[in-house]
Amino acid sequence: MLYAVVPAAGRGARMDAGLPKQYLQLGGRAVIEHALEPLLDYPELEQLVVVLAPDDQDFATLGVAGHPLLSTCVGGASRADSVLAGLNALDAADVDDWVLVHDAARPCLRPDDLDRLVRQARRSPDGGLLAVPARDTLKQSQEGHASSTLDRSTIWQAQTPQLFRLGLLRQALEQGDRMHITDEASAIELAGGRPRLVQGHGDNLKVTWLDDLPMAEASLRAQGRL
Ligand SMILES: Nc1ccn([C@@H]2O[C@H](COP(=O)(O)OP(=O)(O)OP(=O)(O)O)[C@@H](O)[C@H]2O)c(=O)n1
Ligand SMILES: C[C@](O)(CO)[C@H](O)COP(=O)(O)O
Repeated sequence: MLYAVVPAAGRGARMDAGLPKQYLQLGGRAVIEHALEPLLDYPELEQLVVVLAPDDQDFATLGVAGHPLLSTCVGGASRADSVLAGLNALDAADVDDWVLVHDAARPCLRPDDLDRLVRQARRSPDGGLLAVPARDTLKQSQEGHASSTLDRSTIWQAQTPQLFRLGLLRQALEQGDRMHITDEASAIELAGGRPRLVQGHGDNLKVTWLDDLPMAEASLRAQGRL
């Protein structure tokens, strides 16, 4: 069976927009509503847990909050703490069930990419993640100057969703250094696993800085979602 956890307990410190970036408006709806849409529309999904900050007052005001597949729980100090809290809130799930983890701040996920991830990652024992190969020439920097050019042929940029078996991911997060784990795949890697890289699209961006918002809006328009 297929479940999902959406960590949404971050403060958006880099954006510094006065409210957490997942609640900023994008074409008339909150960023998190766009992020949730393809997951909630995925036919096989059994349950989705949104992980909120302890003082969150915004999520309950959104139209999506009453969706029958959706429940919430309280997150922690790091993204990995929040994801672990979300996994522990999947009440009916079994250790062998699959769990998608998707950032609340990634509003432009394409339904086709989600479907390809689910199909391909479920064929890998260690799950998988959407990612894109490095596009530009990569430089090693030393004190502001380029000291060498790196081999980009083996470099991919990690996105979400990421898909793993519940038991494997929970164990990897419980045993890992959660203050320094930036994505689920790295917890699995540290535990010896090799998650499959499933190629997605570069416009599945994580809203991080203010100028990401117009790019996200353009991507949603191009997809016909606005
Ligand atoms: N303690 C945390 C930190 C982050 N997140 C979530 O993890 C996702 C990706 O994290 P990031 O982009 O780093 O979000 P923020 O922590 O909000 O941003 P910043 O680092 O700029 O403060 C976001 O959906 C964010 O809400 C979370 O659930 N719990
Ligand atoms: C999980 C993630 O979105 C993959 O790119 C990312 O790791 C989130 O945190 P970041 O520290 O902003 O990269």
